[in-house]
Amino acid sequence: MAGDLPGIVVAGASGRMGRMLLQVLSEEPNLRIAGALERPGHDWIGSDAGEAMGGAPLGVTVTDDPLEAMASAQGVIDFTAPAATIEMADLAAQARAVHVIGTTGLSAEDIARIDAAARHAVIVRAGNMSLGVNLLVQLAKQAAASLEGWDVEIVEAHHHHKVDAPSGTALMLGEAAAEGRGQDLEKVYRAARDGITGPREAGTIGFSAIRAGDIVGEHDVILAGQGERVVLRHVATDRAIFARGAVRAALWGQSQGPGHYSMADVLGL
Ligand SMILES: NC(=O)C1=CN([C@@H]2O[C@H](COP(=O)(O)OP(=O)(O)OC[C@H]3O[C@@H](n4cnc5c(N)ncnc54)[C@H](O)[C@@H]3O)[C@@H](O)[C@H]2O)C=CC1
Ligand SMILES: O=C(O)C1=N[C@H](C(=O)O)C[C@H](O)C1
Repeated sequence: MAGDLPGIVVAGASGRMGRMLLQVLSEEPNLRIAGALERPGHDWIGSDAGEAMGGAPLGVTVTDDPLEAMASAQGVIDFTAPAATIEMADLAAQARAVHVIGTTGLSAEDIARIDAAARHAVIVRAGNMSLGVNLLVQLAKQAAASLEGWDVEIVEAHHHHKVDAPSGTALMLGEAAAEGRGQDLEKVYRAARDGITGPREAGTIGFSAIRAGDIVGEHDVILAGQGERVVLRHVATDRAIFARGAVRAALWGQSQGPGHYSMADVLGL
């Protein structure tokens, strides 16, 4: 019976990812949509989430009250904004709901707050929920470790609505490359260059971001040596890949103990 299935709240329901999640969840046989959350003042509040999207009713009324949305929920999938995600981490922990966090642009302080909530709740967080990117992260770590002394540059491209840079995925890739070399990304991180920068500093990891049109998400890890280079690339053409990963994480989280998990944990990579 649908009522016995774990119920999931979609936070940021009207967003690019929120709409995709409502669609993917409505076709998911092992979970049900238990709530839809939007920011106060949003014009979807009070409407059926399916109808607000221009489709068939889903039987879920969009609310701006997280506690109301989580009342009968076992999970929250959250692709919103850092301030909303931090607030949700505490509320989801109180409600004993698995919190799947796709939001990017989180600061070190935000992550410390999430770590604190994860002491008594299941939290799965990843800057990219797709299978392909999570595999690429492993490959980037291995390549950076093997290609000692080669320069590492990460180039990412996204749609013109994206508000944070570098992308969460670029940071995951950079962290993996740094880890492969036994480095701390904070120390070797270099942002996009401009002006008279001087020659490239050996051992650093460079980040460049393109924002244009409707690009869903593209990431290159360039490893450049003398006379040759390796380029590891992921191209996302459909946001459904992120939504499917998040739904998988929400299901996986139902049988875990408290902790701050990654998609690599979910996927067993
Ligand atoms: N980890 C991953 O695989 C992916 C992560 N993202 C990240 O997810 C986030 C959202 O991306 P998009 O859907 O493209 O953005 P968007 O701007 O289309 O959607 C965000 C939604 O969150 C809502 N929101 C803001 N504050 C809220 C609050 N307090 N309570 C409830 N809802 C609130 C907004 O009104 C908006 O509808 C970004 O940080 C993005 O980088 C996006 C795609 C994949
Ligand atoms: O904002 C987006 O759209 C995306 N954000 C994530 C990121 O910051 O890496 C994941 C994906 O690339 C799409």
